[in-house]
Amino acid sequence: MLKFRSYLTPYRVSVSIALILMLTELAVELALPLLMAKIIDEGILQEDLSLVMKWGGIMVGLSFLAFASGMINSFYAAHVSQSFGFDIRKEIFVKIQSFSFESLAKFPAASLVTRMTNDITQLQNTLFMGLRIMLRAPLLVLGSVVMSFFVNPVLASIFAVVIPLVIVFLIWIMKRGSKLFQIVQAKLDIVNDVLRENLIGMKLIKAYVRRDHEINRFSESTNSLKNATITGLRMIEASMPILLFVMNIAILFILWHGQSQVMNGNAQVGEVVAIVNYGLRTTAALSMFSFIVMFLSRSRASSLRISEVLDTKEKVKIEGSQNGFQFGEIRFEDVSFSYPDVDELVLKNVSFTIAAGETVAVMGGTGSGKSSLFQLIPRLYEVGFGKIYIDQQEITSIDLAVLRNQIGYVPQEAVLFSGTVKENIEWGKSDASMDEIERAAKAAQIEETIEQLPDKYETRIGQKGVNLSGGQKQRLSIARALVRKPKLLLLDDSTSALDVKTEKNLLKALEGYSSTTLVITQKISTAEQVDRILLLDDGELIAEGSHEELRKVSPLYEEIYQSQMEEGANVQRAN
Ligand SMILES: Nc1ncnc2c1ncn2[C@@H]1O[C@H](COP(=O)(O)OP(=O)(O)OP(=O)(O)O)[C@@H](O)[C@H]1O
Repeated sequence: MLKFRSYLTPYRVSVSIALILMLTELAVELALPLLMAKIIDEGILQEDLSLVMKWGGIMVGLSFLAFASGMINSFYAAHVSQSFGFDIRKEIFVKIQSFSFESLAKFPAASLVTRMTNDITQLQNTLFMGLRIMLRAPLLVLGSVVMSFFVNPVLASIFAVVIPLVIVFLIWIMKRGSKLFQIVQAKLDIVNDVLRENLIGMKLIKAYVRRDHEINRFSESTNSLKNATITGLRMIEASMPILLFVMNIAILFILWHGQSQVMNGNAQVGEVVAIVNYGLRTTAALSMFSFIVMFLSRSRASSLRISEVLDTKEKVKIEGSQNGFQFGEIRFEDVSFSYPDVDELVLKNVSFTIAAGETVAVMGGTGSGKSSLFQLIPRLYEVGFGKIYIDQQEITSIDLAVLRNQIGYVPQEAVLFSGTVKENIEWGKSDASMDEIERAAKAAQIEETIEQLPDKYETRIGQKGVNLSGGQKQRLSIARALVRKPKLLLLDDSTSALDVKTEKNLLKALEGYSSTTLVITQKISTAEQVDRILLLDDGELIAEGSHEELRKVSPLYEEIYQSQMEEGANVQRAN
C-alpha cells in the first residue's frame, strides 16, 4: 500500500486536513478520561457542583468538536480515497493499452478485470479507513498508554506488558491473513473467468444444452471462493475474542490493584476510573484492529496484484523513425518465430518479397502460421530470428505508432465497438470526413446494407442496437481499415463469410486504394483473383506464384484446388 503513496501527492492538502481532523478527534478522546478524573476527584468527592458543571460543560464542548471533526474528516477521506482509486485505475488502463501481446498473455482478461475493479476498491477502502480510523486506532492505543502513565505509572505498568504482546499477535495474524486473501483474490479471478466465458458463449451453451454443466462449473468456482473467504475471515475474526479476553483480564487487574492502591492512599478514585477508561478505549481501539488487519491483509494482497500489472516491463522498442514508409514493399528475410514461452517454431526461415501495390494471398492449412506471419508486420509480436523490411527499412527502426498508423489490419474475428456504424468506421481514422467514410463503406461492399439500416450511418450497433451478420461485421471491419487509406492492408481471413461475387467486387474496389494487400484465405476463388499466392505448410513457405503457376508446381495447392472444385460440384448437384 505504501508503494502507492505517490498517488496521494495531488491530494496532500486534503490528506493533511483529514489527518488534522483525525488528530483533533484523537486528542478529545484522550482528554475526556482526564476530565472525568478531575470531575470525580475535585468535583464529586469534594462536593463542588460548580466545578462539576464547569468541567462537564467543557466535556460537552469537546465532544461536539470531536463530532464535527469526524464528520468533516469523513468528507475528505471519501474524496481522497475515491480520487486515489480513480487515478490508479486510469494508470492501469493506460498501462494495459501499452501492453505487448507477450505481456497481455501473462494476465488472463478476467484477472485484469478483477484487478481493475475489486483490487482497486480494496485499496480505496483501506485508504478511507486509513484516514478515518486506521491511524487513530494505534495512536489511541499509544496515547492511552502514555496518558495512563501520566495519571498513575504503577497502575499503568500492566499496559506496558500486555499491549506489546497483543500487537505482536495481531501482526502475525495480518501476515497469515495477507496470504489467505491473496488466495481469495485468485479465486475471484476464476469466478470472473467462468462468468465471462459463459456470457460470451451463451449461444453455444444453449445450442449444446450445457446449462447444467455450466451451472455446476460456476457453483464449483463460487463455492471455492466462498470457502477461501470464510477461512480468511475466520482467522481474522478469531483474533477478536482472544484480544478482548486479554484486555479484559488487564482491566480487571487494574480494578483489583487500584482498589488496594486507593485503600493505601497511593491513588485517587478518579485516577483508577481514568485508567480503566483508557483501558476500555484501548480495548475498543485494539478490537478495531481486527477490521484494520482484515483491510490491510486484503489490501496488501490487492496491492501486490496491482503492482504486478504496473511493474510489467515492456521489451518492445517503441521509438524510431517518424518518416514511416512510402510505397509498401514488404520483404521477409529468413524470418523464424515462436510465441513467447513456447519452444516450437511456428514460422521457419520464411523469406519472400511483395512489391508495392501487389495483392497477395497467403494460403495454407489450419495452424500453418498464416495469422502469426501477419501479426509480425504491425509488430504485434516481435520477430525471433531474421528481419522484416518495408521499403528497405527494417520495421523495428520505424516508430511503432507511425508503423501501425500506415497499416490497415483486419483480424480474423471482426470486432465492433458499441456505438454507431459511423463511429465504428471512423474508429480507423478519427478525423475522417463523411465523404471518406462513405467511400470506405462503398469499397468494403457494405454501403448498400448501411443504407437499409433504420438510421443509416447513425444506426447503433451491438447492445441496444441492430445486430449485424458475420459477413456484414467483416465488411464493416474492412471499411474501418480502408478509411485510413493504408499503405499496407492485411486481411486475415476477413472475406471468409463473403459470397464469390461480393468478394470479387471487394478485391476490385481495393485496387482504387493502391495499397499493398495481403489476404489470408482458404478459398481458391480468392486466390484466382490475386497477383500472387504464398503457400505455407507447417510454418514453412513451400511455394509462391500465381494460381496457374502453383497448380503446376505445388501438389498441395493442386490438392486444395481439386478438393474445392469437387465440393463446388457436389453443391451444384445437390441443388
Ligand atoms: N498466442 C499464441 N500463443 C502460442 N501459440 C500460438 C498462439 N497463437 C497461435 N499459436 C500457435 O501457432 C501456430 C500457428 O497459428 P496461426 O494462428 O498462425 O495459424 P493459421 O495458419 O493462421 O491458422 P488458422 O487458419 O486456423 O487461423 C499454431 O500451432 C497455434 O497453435
